[in-house]
Amino acid sequence: MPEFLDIKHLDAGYGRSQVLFDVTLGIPWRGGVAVLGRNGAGKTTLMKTIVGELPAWKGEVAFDGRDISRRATQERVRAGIGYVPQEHSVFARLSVRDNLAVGSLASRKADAVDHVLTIFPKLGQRLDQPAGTLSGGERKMLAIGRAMLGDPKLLLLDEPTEGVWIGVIEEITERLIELAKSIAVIIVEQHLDLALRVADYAYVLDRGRVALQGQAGDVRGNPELMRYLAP
Ligand SMILES: Nc1ncnc2c1ncn2[C@@H]1O[C@H](COP(=O)(O)OP(=O)(O)OP(=O)(O)O)[C@@H](O)[C@H]1O
Repeated sequence: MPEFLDIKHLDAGYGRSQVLFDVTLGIPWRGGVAVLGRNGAGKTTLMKTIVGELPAWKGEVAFDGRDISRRATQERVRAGIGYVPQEHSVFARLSVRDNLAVGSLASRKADAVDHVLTIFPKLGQRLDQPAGTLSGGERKMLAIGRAMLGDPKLLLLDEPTEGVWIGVIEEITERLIELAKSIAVIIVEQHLDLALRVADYAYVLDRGRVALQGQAGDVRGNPELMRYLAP
């Protein structure tokens, strides 16, 4: 049976510099999948290629049974792909309320903002605060919340706990575990334990190729893993 997101033999990169080589991976319609690898392995490049910010040079990206490799980012988002990039994912000068209001324009559900505030109640206490003055953790919550407003069926998270105080990391992790029970979540994350708690399955990239993959528990215990994560 085809996967919900089915990537086959994908090559991609920037200008003439190839970053992804023959990447094949499948994501089920529900549950968490981790993409691991050392700095520069190609994790962000893979996320950008899935959402269409970068073109696929070769290969196929199929989502929900359709080839989306040549579709514009907006169309992919409309089809149900939500993306939380590593940086710049909130409007710093706008209040939390207005950030959510802008995001909800694309929403199909009238109660989408309320739903986000249920997931992240902390945001409800900060509605009038400019997003640029939020803590790192609150900003990530807002960025994830904004992506959730589009009611995604697949959520791509690029380092959702980067720059987040350790006390808040647990809170975000628990929400992601919860989200992955109802939608598909791809998580790129430096915190290995966290990533493998959210994910049921993991892919490890090494210099743009899938070097290792398997059930989260098996990957965690694989002696090869540290070789691919070491700087
Ligand atoms: N805009 C760009 N132009 C040219 N090369 C780029 C660009 N962005 C990234 N690269 C290069 O592509 C390679 C993969 O980068 P990518 O950001 O995908 O890695 P990553 O696994 O997400 O790393 P990190 O964990 O540091 O975020 C790196 O060698 C990087 O220098």
